[in-house]
Amino acid sequence: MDSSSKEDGARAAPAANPLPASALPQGAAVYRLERLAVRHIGGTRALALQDINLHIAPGEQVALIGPSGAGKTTLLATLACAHQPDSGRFETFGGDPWTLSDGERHRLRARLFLAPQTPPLPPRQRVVTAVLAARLPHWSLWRALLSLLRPADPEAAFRALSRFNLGDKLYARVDRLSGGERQRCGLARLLLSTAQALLVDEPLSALDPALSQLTLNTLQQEAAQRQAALVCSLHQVDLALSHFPRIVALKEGRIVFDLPRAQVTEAMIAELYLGEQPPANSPHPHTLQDKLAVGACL
Ligand SMILES: Nc1ncnc2c1ncn2[C@@H]1O[C@H](COP(=O)(O)OP(=O)(O)OP(=O)(O)O)[C@@H](O)[C@H]1O
Repeated sequence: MDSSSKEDGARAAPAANPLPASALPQGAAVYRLERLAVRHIGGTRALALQDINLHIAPGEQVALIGPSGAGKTTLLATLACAHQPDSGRFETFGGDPWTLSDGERHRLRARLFLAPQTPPLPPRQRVVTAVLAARLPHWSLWRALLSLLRPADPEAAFRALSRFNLGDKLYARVDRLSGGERQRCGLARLLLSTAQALLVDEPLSALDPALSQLTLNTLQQEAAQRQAALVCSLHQVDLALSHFPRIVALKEGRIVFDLPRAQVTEAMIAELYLGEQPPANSPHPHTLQDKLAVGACL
């Protein structure tokens, strides 16, 4: 089942330009994807995603799960307007970003934060400068250049890093960070953005269990505080089920289910990963129903 089937009533015609979140009509979606197809760029231009129906409201928190190669990263890149869809309907904040001029789309992207699995941080930069780069879309060229020499707001960078237990790395060089520290440094950038759609690709791949919990909690608190939509791809199915109220499962470029977590069964997870290596930290079959029961009460 996809989320579009949960909607009722006539759908509004797409607006030409994306609206600010504050101007979104009651119940409007941050994302509205209907029968969307996306092709890979270059090469054979094979279909990467097909028949994608997905509506995401402000403040919704969604976990994307599915086996390796299912299309999770491609979907996040599409939501970030980094990948132009091939066909179907794609709207964000009430408008189609691909009808905008390049400049308008660039401004729109400031409202969509994509945190890739491996953040592209300049290796020789100090962490403070790399984190403050999240504010570049809001700065003049002059202010941006000055900040390279003397960080404009190190306190803000410190506060963001501290929320990921990384405050002591404020003045470290990026290339001296471990993989997990780089990952959290990329996420600290997200906290300094003003984005209303937070798109996070496998944020836990280099983190231990305690840091994984901290990281998910921080991302979810931040999204809730700013009423942003949070879409997070995860290989840790148990954490997806225990943290996220809505689970979207992808396989071979299609959504195979889109459900409240309480409706996700052991059989659905087994089917999703059929023929794959078991996902990291997948719950023991006997504990899944317990987790779902607990999750349903949260
Ligand atoms: N530019 C490209 N051209 C052709 N195929 C590609 C391209 N980029 C990705 N793919 C393929 O598209 C499929 C989906 O990739 P994607 O990275 O979106 O999956 P994923 O679910 O995020 O996987 P993982 O969990 O391993 O990160 C994979 O089979 C991948 O090999």
